[in-house]
Amino acid sequence: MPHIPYGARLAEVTAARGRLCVGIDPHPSMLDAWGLERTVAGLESCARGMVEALGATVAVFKPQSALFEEYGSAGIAVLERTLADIRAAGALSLLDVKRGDIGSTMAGYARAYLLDDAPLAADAITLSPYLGYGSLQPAIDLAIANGRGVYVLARTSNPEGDHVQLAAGADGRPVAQQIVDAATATNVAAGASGAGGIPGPVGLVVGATRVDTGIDLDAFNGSILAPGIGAQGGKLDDLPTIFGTSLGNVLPTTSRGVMGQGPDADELRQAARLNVMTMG
Ligand SMILES: O=c1ccn([C@@H]2O[C@H](COP(=O)(O)O)[C@@H](O)[C@H]2O)c(=O)[nH]1
Repeated sequence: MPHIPYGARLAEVTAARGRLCVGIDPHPSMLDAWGLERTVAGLESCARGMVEALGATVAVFKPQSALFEEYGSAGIAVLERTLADIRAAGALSLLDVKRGDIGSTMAGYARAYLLDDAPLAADAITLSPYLGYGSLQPAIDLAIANGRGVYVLARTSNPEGDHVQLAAGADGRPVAQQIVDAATATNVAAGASGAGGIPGPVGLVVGATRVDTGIDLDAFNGSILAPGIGAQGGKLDDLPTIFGTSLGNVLPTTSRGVMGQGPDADELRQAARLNVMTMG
């Protein structure tokens, strides 16, 4: 059976549930706050507790791979179960794993996350273009073939990214703009229509922590993951100023901003609801 493209699946779930991506970042401090031990059992209660509380209402969950990996294979097993829970709840999973390597290795990472029968299969993953946007092609190809998506880091939420992302290339365009333009071209080649249409398979990561991103997203035809809201100081109210005409493509995400209200399920649901409402 042919796969439904990622952009169409994202459009459907966000139309039904609102446009919020809740991060699952089970930091040790978060386990403390939830009254859980800093163990694999604590990790599992926290991560799967998030999906149990919010799985029926939130459109997209973004587990942060690092915070599972730190527990070794047992932590990865919890990540597998969390991804399965997200799938069973009818939400989409966007695994924040920020992979990037030479093409031949990239193909391995792609098989790890973007094949239907991969134990860690996610609906989308984050990618780092530091080895060159073109090196990401194996992941982009597999994502398209399997109705999945990728989000390429363009303008990250942390201040340390500026010196790389705003550096000008030979034609004067900042590196981040080159990533935006390359992703736009990939989406056109994949059949995506213009900026306001169903998003193409290649998304971007653009932090919501600064009002002037220094890049032009007007022609971009994919989903824009906007982290940095809440704990990093970004505000939902600023999204229209930051993203302008691209606002309709923005998938705002917050992790500690929602998780910090746990472990009570009603408080978690209220925090997620408030985030969706503030976005309008
Ligand atoms: O530019 C980026 C890219 C990714 N992230 C990730 O998002 C969450 C943010 O967590 P908060 O608790 O909402 O601050 C985290 O997993 C980061 O690795 C980002 O913040 N900025």
